[in-house]
Amino acid sequence: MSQASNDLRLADFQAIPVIDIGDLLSGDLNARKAVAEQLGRAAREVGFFQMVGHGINPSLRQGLINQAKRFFAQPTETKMERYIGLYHHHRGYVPPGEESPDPNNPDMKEAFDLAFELPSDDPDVLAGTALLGPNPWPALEGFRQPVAAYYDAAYQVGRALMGGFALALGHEESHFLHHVTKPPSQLRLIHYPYNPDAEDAQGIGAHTDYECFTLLLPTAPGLEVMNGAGEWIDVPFRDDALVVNIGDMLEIWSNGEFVATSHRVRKVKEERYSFPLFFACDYHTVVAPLPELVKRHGQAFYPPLKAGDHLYAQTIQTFNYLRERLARGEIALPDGAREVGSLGQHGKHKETP
Ligand SMILES: O=C(O)CCC(=O)C(=O)O
Ligand SMILES: [Fe+2]
Repeated sequence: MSQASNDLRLADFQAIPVIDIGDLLSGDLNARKAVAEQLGRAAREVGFFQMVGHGINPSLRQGLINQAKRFFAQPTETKMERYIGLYHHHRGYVPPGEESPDPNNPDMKEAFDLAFELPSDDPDVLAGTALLGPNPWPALEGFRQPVAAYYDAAYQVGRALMGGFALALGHEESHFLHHVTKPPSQLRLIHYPYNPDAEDAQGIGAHTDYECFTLLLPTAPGLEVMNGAGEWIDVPFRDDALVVNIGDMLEIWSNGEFVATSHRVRKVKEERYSFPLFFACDYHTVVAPLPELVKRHGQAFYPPLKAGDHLYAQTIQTFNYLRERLARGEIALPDGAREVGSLGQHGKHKETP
């Protein structure tokens, strides 16, 4: 297999498959394997799918959306009380313009970032491991419970998917889950404001996600994904589905069989919220192509990478407050950090000018 054949395989997808994962959550092993086969096909041929039958109660979805609306409706000074630049483990409020894969083209969105809750006396937190720690919950009565409840429900579906992806790669369901005990899995509450100039505006720039995979809850259309021919394909909005896409870590583990598909948000003509949960493995996990796939493909297409370092390195390169800390010498890029956008079709198209 080569990068070129990879592109050809993805070239003709024009739509995003829909997969009912109900049997993965409650079926017997054969039923789970049947879902896993569909997951594997989508991961190899598209890198994206719409997941239905996930069992997340619509009231949890609505609770999350309601709390996000309340949070973002607050005055800027109140939101800035939880400014992400006040913390050392990358949590909190991200104002418009703070984040962008391309520093000359900032995203027009705001966000509130939280992640897997770890107490401040956890050994990895005490050791100062980047990205780990407690969440700086806003002082907004009634916010925490519904947001945390959504996190927990989506995280459990993520664990089932992780098992399904392992099956799809010929392993036991527990294979990758051994590496998921206190992952830096982030839930972002994102607000794309109404923008009358939407045709030309960028909601969020083209990128791949840095973790294993992402479960995304959007409230409106706007998400586009890049096929192997470099065309942007719309992800239709469905309020019963979560959008799932492969991230960098599963691309590496699968030696490129699964593709971290580039995506972006455009055409934000209406106010839009979205809630990605980036399903990660533990910070210290060294992710390398599975040996049997290296053998089958004749070579490893990726060097090994420490999962948390990759996530932290990409984050440093895309947030202003971290770029500034880097420039002041307060933090350093982890060893072997990859350039932003070096994986997925976006990376491949970059390689061929
Ligand atoms: O808002 C969306 O639909 C996608 C957001 C996204 O791709 C991301 O935050 O990585
Ligand atoms: Fe993304």
